Amino acid sequence: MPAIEVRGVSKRFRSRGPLFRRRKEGPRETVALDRVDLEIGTGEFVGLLGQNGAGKSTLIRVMTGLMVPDAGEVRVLGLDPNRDQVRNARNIGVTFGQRTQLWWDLRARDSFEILRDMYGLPAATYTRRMRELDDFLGLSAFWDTQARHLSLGQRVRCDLAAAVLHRPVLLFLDEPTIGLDILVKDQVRAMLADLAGTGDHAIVLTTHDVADVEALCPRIVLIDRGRTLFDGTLADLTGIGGGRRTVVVELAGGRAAPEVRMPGVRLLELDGARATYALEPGVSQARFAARVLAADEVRAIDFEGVRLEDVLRSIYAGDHSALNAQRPAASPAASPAARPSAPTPP
Ligand SMILES: Nc1ncnc2c1ncn2[C@@H]1O[C@H](COP(=O)(O)OP(=O)(O)OP(=O)(O)O)[C@@H](O)[C@H]1O
Repeated sequence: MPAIEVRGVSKRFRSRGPLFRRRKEGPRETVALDRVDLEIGTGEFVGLLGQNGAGKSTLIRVMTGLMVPDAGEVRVLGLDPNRDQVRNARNIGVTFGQRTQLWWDLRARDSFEILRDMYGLPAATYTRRMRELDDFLGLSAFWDTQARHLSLGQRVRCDLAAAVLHRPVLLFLDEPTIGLDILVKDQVRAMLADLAGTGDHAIVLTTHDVADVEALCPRIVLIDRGRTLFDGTLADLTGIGGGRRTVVVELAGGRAAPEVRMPGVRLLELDGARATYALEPGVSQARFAARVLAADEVRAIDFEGVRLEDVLRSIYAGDHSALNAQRPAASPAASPAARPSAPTPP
């Protein structure tokens, strides 16, 4: 039995809109999810990606039982997550990056103890798990602080610990690293990789941070306007770049990077003295380098492989051509074997 089964799930929102529009246009309808199918097995670590407003959080809400779909069916370890909320709560752990499940006026430690009692954890198990979580997330430095006084990074770490304390089979993480500094992100990723390494959990991660996905998620589900645009391996998705490489050029003296007019070369990003170009397959790196070196004094030229960020950028910009060409091989619905089963820690 898959850990999560989503069959033909749709969800629409009706909003009344501003008064001056309401009279003219009537209520507006947004299709947040449109006949979504998804199956996730225990041991999988899935990155749920998509542009702002694509429907990711709605899908997470439906899968966690916080929201009832208009059509379709959801089963989480065989349970209807909305009808069976109490039993379902024992199986799942959830974090929402912007919100907390800690009791605002209590110390973080008190929230953990309440959760310990709610889940009926034996004292020894609780102590061992808190020690393990403390090793990864450095919680003891601030777990005597009232939740309302925790910094964002401290609060997110406590929320993550609270979500996994009862060792749920399923973990839904909505933007768990949003607003975190590099070191705290590393701590969170290390903890998640360790959890994934056990193979005992199904983890769904929603994030706009591609580095999280590259580090943690062997499988990607890409949502676009409420529909599944891609479901396959991270390697399949980056392969969609078709061998397109990325080059970062940095000029000496902080001068703006040059515009390189060459067939198959496109400027992707300009950030002061650093410019990132995309090189289509077949473009000679040596010719590109010669052009750049002739244009100005260069501090560094860094040729990189295909970046997930670039692939997503072109898909989000509406270029689905490579995706459509890839779809039959990449879709686990067509070929379940294409899906990776074991997560690989970074
Ligand atoms: N409660 C609601 N009422 C009305 N519309 C809603 C509601 N919740 C979500 N929507 C709409 O449904 C669509 C999907 O929203 P959702 O929050 O699932 O997107 P998302 O992919 O999580 O986006 P983001 O990356 O910005 O968090 C959006 O157009 C959003 O405006």
